[in-house]
Amino acid sequence: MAGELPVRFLQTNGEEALINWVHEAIDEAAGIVINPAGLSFQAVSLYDALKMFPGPIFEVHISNIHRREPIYHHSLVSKVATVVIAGLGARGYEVAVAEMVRMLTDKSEKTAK
Ligand SMILES: O=C1C[C@@](O)(C(=O)O)C[C@@H](O)[C@@H]1O
Repeated sequence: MAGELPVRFLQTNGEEALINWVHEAIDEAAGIVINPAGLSFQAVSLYDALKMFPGPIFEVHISNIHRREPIYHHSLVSKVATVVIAGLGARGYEVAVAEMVRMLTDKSEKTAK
């Protein structure tokens, strides 16, 4: 639980499993917090699945991907993400979940999405 909101968690290295999870989220979830790791940069199928999600998407990277080699600079997921957090270490997940709860429960909040 995050405050009053239930949280579902998935750790997978599989693109297919991740895409199925996003499709489930389209029907069942209000928001997505995702670290797409290496799939950020080349997985068009993940990008397409996330595009269909109507709620806020928070993309989290433990490292600051923009300080790394150029192949890590262009995340497809960032093009559909509402919020991008990079370089906060594991604390990025805490910040993302707390802010997602605030965004979903604050009635006056208007997301950019
Ligand atoms: O697997 C990962 C981890 C990562 O998403 C991060 O959390 O910093 C950054 C990606 O570039 C990399 O492929």
